[in-house]
Amino acid sequence: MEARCGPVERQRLQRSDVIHSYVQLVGVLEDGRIVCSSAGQTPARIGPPDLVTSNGYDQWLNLRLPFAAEERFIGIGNGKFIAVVHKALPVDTTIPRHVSLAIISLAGQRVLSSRRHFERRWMPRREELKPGGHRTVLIGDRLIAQVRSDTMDLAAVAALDEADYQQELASATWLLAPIGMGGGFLLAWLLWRVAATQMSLPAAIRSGLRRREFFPLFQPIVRLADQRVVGAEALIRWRRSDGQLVAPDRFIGAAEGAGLIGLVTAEMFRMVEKTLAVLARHQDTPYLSLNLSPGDFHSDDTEQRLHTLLARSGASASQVVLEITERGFADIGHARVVVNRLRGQGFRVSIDDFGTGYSSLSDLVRLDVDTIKIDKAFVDSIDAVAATNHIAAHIVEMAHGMSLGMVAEGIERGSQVQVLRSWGVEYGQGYFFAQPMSGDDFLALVHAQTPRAAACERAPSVLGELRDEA
Ligand SMILES: Nc1nc2c(ncn2[C@@H]2O[C@H](COP(=O)(O)O[C@H]3[C@@H](O)[C@H](n4cnc5c(=O)[nH]c(N)nc54)O[C@@H]3COP(=O)(O)O)[C@@H](O)[C@H]2O)c(=O)[nH]1
Repeated sequence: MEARCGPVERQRLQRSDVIHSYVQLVGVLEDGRIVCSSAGQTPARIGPPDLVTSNGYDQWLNLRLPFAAEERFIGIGNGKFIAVVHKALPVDTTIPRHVSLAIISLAGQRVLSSRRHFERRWMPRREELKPGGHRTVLIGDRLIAQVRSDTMDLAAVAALDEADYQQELASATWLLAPIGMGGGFLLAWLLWRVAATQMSLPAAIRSGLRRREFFPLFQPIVRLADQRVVGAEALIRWRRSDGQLVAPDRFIGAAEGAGLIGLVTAEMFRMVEKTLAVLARHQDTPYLSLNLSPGDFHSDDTEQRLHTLLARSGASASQVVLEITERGFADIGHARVVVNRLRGQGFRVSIDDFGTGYSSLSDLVRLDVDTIKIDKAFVDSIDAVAATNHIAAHIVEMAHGMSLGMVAEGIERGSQVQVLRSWGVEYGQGYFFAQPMSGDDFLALVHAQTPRAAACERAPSVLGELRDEA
């Protein structure tokens, strides 16, 4: 098991996880257990599969993982490895209100994932569709589109309420009449489109970008000594047209995998412009931290986009901190060139989630960055007796030795603030101080702490009330 879960193998698992946009986790299987995974050494007993497909893959239809116990997952394994997908992901898309969707395992005639009311009789049997084939059938009052995968033993099914469809058809008659098409064609096209797009999170991201469904929140970063706000991390959010809020953990990986991250980052830069413009005129010149994915970090477009952001907001480069995770520094030699170029233009560079990847810490600190962000995993442990406590202390010591600035993230308790301050960590971020908030709320917070404003207003309670606890 050591060889299969050693650092090299784990790096391979992480790579598989990162490059496959739908996969939440890739793990090593042994005796009905995931012994290690792209999420780390987190063993999980999963028991025997629910079914085995005709081409020999094991499928678990309702997996629970100990570190996300409230969620359900689908697992697909080949005896040695397992790929885990969130149960809601295959049907996580915007659909008209009268359409139901499901992904079916043809092997066991089982529903893997569904949205809205779904009936077993709407499922195709394997012999009814050839691989890659599709058909539209009428079952009761529903029009059913069925599409079979050409590689996997899976089918996607979309069911449309015919009465609703007739209404849509009536309103579309003027469109159909001139081109002499039958209603069946429109219906087949409608259902085909639903069945095809529901498979694709990248397609939903593209559509979300077009419809401006993304928005930024800002989480204050404070100086630990006096809890003054010195800046904020901009965090992207996605509210889909059906009102569902999708967390970045769910879509940033998919955007990276589908080559869309540049568009997402460009949209984020556009959205933070107004807030940065106000910060640029503020006497304390607070900064904004912007997240860059590895793809952004290595793309020439990013610099151009950053300069556009500065030009439009009137901010100086020193008011922008670029947060890059360790994954972006996989090629340390190239990373050094990019970091130096960005810093040469006045931007500040920070290593995000420091210490959580597989890069050597000493390699990372030798990159000429301005700050490191101490990951929440380490901050969680510093006021407890835990093995990672020593790692946190070691990271801080190393950063001091290299004269690097430090921001501790994920601070949730006053006791953590005390330890961090005693270690000489200057800045922090976390729910203890403030949750991510709208641009207007963040600007109000910054405004309220300037001496002139503070004289006539009380500082907002979000920080003020908590100050005494630390
Ligand atoms: N490439 C881009 N990545 C982005 C962008 N916006 C966000 N992200 C990355 O997504 C990951 C998840 O982010 P989010 O859900 O926004 O979570 C952030 C904070 O809300 C959360 N946080 C902060 N304080 C606390 C706390 O006290 N407790 C707690 N449980 N969670 C807390 O941590 C996330 C910030 O993490 P980090 O970036 O590592 O500082 C995350 O990896 C984002 O980076 C984007 O525009 N582009």
